[in-house]
Amino acid sequence: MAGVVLPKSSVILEASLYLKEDRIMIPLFSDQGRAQLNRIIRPGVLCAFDFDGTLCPFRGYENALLPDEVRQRLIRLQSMTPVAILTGRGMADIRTRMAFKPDYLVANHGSEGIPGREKDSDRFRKSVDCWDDALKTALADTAQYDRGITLDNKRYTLAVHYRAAADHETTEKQLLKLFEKVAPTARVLPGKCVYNLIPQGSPNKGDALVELMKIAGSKTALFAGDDETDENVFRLDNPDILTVHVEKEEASRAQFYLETQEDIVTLLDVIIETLMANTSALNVNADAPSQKRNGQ
Ligand SMILES: O=P(O)(O)OC[C@H]1O[C@H](O[C@H]2O[C@H](CO)[C@@H](O)[C@H](O)[C@H]2O)[C@H](O)[C@@H](O)[C@@H]1O
Repeated sequence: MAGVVLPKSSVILEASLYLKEDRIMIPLFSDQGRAQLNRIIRPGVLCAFDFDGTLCPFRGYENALLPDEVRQRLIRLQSMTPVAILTGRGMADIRTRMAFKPDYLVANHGSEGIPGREKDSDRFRKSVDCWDDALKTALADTAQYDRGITLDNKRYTLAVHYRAAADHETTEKQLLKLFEKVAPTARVLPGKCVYNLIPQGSPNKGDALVELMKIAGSKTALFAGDDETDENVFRLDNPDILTVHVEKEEASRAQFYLETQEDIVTLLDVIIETLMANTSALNVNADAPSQKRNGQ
């Protein structure tokens, strides 16, 4: 694993974006991208999306709401094929932001909402509460830590936001040091101005997508995301899963990228059109009289 830089820390830092590998992302709306869309977008395809930064632009922690133009297209898409949303937000939080009920809603980076995976919930919750208490106590020392650091206890994972901190670099270093001291040991998943503390053994978004494909009976899937937490899906490297990164990110394992977050609307339109075309092509073939063979 050439080029991997792991910090000296007892915490487990999930460093997918630190893996420097030769891999070039391709614009989705290119010939190659459209060919892949045409191959993957077949009847029954599972269409899965991250929420913040993908379906919804960053609008500040409290204000993120699913835009109307996105919701209308998701409703249309859902009438044709299964739709999933995989988010780092807690279940109770995400439900208030969508006015839309996807077929599958997986929250807390995979720790909530995968059918049949509830057995460890109590253990996850206890870990999160321990970290929450320990960090609250430490961060109360405002002479040392920026007041802009905030904790969001999402029951099964803990988000430590620092978007409002004055000096992000210093804050990141301080927080990583602090996380070394918490017990039980946490998996630390970096995001956009946030560190997510995740209990060991909890499923991630990649596990969730694989599980949902089985449950939905989908042979193919499309997943779009924008953040390091989405790399667990991108890293699956499954030829039957088309992966899309919102905005170009050289270090990502996603196959394709969208130029901007606003392009998600175009992507939804393209998925709907492709699905319609490929469904009617299938119907035409099914209706066509079987060809005569051997000159009969
Ligand atoms: O998996 P996602 O749906 O992308 O959720 C990831 C995190 O989203 C939220 O934080 C992010 O959005 C905020 C506002 O839109 C932004 O201020 C913050 O910096 C981002 O990290 C959410 O608050 C977290 O709990 C999620 O883990």
